[in-house]
Amino acid sequence: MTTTVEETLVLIKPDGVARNLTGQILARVEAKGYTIADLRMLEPTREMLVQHYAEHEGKPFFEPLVEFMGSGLVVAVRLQGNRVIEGFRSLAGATEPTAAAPGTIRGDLGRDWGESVQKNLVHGSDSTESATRELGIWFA
Ligand SMILES: Nc1ncnc2c1ncn2[C@@H]1O[C@H](COP(=O)(O)OP(=O)(O)OP(=O)(O)O)[C@@H](O)[C@H]1O
Repeated sequence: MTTTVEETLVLIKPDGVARNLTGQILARVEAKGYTIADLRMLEPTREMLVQHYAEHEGKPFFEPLVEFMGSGLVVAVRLQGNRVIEGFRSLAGATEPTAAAPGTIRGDLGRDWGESVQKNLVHGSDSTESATRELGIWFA
């Protein structure tokens, strides 16, 4: 199998940072063998979040999602590795923490809070195009 070194954007969302899970999440990513090429902690602006979630604009969960993501600190990571885009999404698990398999970040550490699936700890880009676009927003 050929090696395909890629970059992806990983976000530790405000619920992950607030619950002091940053270290645990980064440890899982590093243990898998991926490289943290860059990392920053910030409170994203609304403008950044609207760009980041542009594909969801108009959906009922868009405004609450932007509000939640702007409600606290986020850790943004430029992650590198062989097939890291697919690999990180596999480590993260399904969007809904209850449905996410045990062994995944969301499955082991995520909770359902009754309100929505916004608080699912992490984000990972879903394609090379998304990764390039999203890294441009968070590491401008
Ligand atoms: N029905 C929903 N209600 C509330 N929030 C939602 C809903 N669907 C998605 N979201 C939120 O929007 C984010 C982006 O949705 P998407 O469908 O792209 O999920 P994902 O690909 O699993 O997650 P991500 O893109 O964050 O890695 C989800 O991670 C979640 O926080």
